[in-house]
Amino acid sequence: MPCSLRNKHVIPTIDDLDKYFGIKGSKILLRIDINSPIDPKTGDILDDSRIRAHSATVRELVERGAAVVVMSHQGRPGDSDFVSLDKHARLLEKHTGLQVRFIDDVIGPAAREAIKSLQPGDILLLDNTRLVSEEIIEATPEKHAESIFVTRLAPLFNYYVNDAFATAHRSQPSIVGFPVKLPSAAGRVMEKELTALSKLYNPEERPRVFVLGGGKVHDTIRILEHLHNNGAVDRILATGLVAELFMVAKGINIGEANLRVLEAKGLLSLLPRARRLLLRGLPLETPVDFRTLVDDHVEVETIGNIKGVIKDIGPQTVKMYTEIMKEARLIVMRGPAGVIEDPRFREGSRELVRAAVESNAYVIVGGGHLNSIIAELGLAGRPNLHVSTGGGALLLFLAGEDLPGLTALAKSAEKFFPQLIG
Ligand SMILES: Nc1ncnc2c1ncn2[C@@H]1O[C@H](COP(=O)(O)OP(=O)(O)O)[C@@H](O)[C@H]1O
Ligand SMILES: O=C(OP(=O)(O)O)[C@H](O)COP(=O)(O)O
Repeated sequence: MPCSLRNKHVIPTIDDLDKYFGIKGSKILLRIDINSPIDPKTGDILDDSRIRAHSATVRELVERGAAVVVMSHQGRPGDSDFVSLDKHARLLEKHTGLQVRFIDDVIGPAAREAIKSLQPGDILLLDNTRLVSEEIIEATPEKHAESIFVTRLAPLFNYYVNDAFATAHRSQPSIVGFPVKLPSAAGRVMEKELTALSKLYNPEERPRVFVLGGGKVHDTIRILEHLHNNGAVDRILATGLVAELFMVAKGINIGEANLRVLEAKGLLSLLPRARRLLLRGLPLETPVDFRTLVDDHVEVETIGNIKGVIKDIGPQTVKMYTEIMKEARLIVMRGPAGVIEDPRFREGSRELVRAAVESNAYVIVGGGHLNSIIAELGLAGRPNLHVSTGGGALLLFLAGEDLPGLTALAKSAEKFFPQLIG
């Protein structure tokens, strides 16, 4: 059965691809999202839940007789988590239980020769897609279909499968370019996300509380604009760098050191947009206390008197946010409350996740970093919890926005799967 996109569009699944085209003996280009938290000191992968999730799709395609070429991005150029995928390959091997060959190339001659030589049952992982500069450009599917990335790789494949729900909000070549050229389908992770979200997201369930933290503040501001414009949220509990920016927008003194952090990350330029949202009545709460680092000592500091560098929310904030979550019918969480790579600053995120799951609400948790907290607390499988592989993509989907990756698959279906389109 194909998946349905907001009851409007049809997206073929792996079953449809097999039924109408035949997978056995084919060569499939599989886009996954194994962008994972990376330890900035050692370069080690801190959480492999996305790798685990996509392993089932890889294995299934191989079991159906395909040769599978897997691609993913990792981090963004210039950031410490922009690394090669060699360590990911070993974990993909571990979780699929199959041999995975890795090549430190994406579209060059070495990658293309390796792809050409593949036999059914082979798995090849290409290197970080963002090593190709075109991959960080946002453009239309038609434009990306003519990119060097797509024109070099597409002729080597029979089909394209997109399993990267977490990157479906990016209009980048590896996401939207290939469906123009090849019969395309959603992978199992993508299918599961769409099925779960369409079932779970009942527009009547209110109040809806969004707990938003982490470091992707540009994305979060954009998401908040959509959520607010579409009336999709009743209350927002801000944490992480998102909270710091909104505190400045509200005129709260967060201390010199933290202003410098926001400035160094180029986030102060977002202040006008944050202020505009607040003036338009965005129902956003900010923390009242923090765990901070003062001369390498962890302190709990209350607002109005912050001297250290903010690293996590404090206990009073956890209490206040827990009370608000008790009223919610749906809680959506994305982005950690603090610098969780440091074990001293995981407590705020752990407490908030625990409080959400113990409330009466249905809870949707997204984003790589909170996934690691769910795993650590052993909460996966709770009946009131959907753990999404997506962060920004999840929130934009819940805000009612069209995601380019999904639209591209639906459009591709119109072209290549006339049998499925009523
Ligand atoms: N107060 C803070 N100061 C600096 N960085 C923070 C703070 N709170 C959270 N972060 C950082 O945010 C990053 C995760 O954010 P993000 O990528 O948006 O989340 P996700 O991957 O879960 O979607 C982590 O690297 C974490 O260290
Ligand atoms: O981790 C991701 O996004 P998320 O942090 O919003 O979940 C995706 O891999 C997308 O990465 P990007 O935001 O660098 O395009």
